[in-house]
Amino acid sequence: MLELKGLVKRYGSTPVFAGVNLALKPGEFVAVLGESGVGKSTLLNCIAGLDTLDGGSVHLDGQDVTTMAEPEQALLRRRDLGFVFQAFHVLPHLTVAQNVALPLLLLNRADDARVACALDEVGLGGFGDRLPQTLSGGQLQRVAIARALVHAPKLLLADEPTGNLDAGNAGRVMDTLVRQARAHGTACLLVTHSHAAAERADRVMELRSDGLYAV
Ligand SMILES: Nc1ncnc2c1ncn2[C@@H]1O[C@H](COP(=O)(O)OP(=O)(O)OP(=O)(O)O)[C@@H](O)[C@H]1O
Repeated sequence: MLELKGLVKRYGSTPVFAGVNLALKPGEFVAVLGESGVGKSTLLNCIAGLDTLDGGSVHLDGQDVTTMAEPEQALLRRRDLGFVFQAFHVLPHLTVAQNVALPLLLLNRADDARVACALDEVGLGGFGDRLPQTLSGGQLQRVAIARALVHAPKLLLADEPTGNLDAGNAGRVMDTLVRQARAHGTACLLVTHSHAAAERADRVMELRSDGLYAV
């Protein structure tokens, strides 16, 4: 469902990576490890179309995202992708439920019952009316997971989702992520420094400047 072929990325004349190939099946969970600065976050951003590539192609469900016009790319991002970041990016002035509802609103598919269900699924039933500032880091990341999956995307891109959490919360967040991705049949590409988190994946890859390698 996701196919990366010969991806190349440079910033100006500085090469980041080249020769990145990967095929991800529906529902498959792949972890990407790699040294700091090798381009893991850049790779996720390029797959999402949030950053530009200097070569290669990204196919999502057979469609070439790299040659798509920006409006179609934006629609595909809203409909088929979910994101979880290290820094949560939960909007502080919205309630927990309003945060989780955002992807559905952007697709004109508002559904309060679905939002309540998504919060139940990540163990935050009853937290919908709370403001983010009243939640712990682990709870905020579970809000971000509910928001990333509420619209049942085909692909979840997770960038260091446990990077700001202690070991206990990191374990709980990974449990939630793996369980929810599996329940929704969502493929997941997880960038992490944590070997404990990577062990939860079906496959572990290492990003190097000349490609992605099985670990
Ligand atoms: N907008 C930018 N302009 C120029 N260089 C950039 C830009 N964004 C990232 N870089 C550089 O590209 C390289 C890859 O950065 P990236 O953040 O993707 O690495 P990473 O593997 O995710 O690192 P970390 O594990 O430390 O988060 C780094 O050398 C970084 O300095």
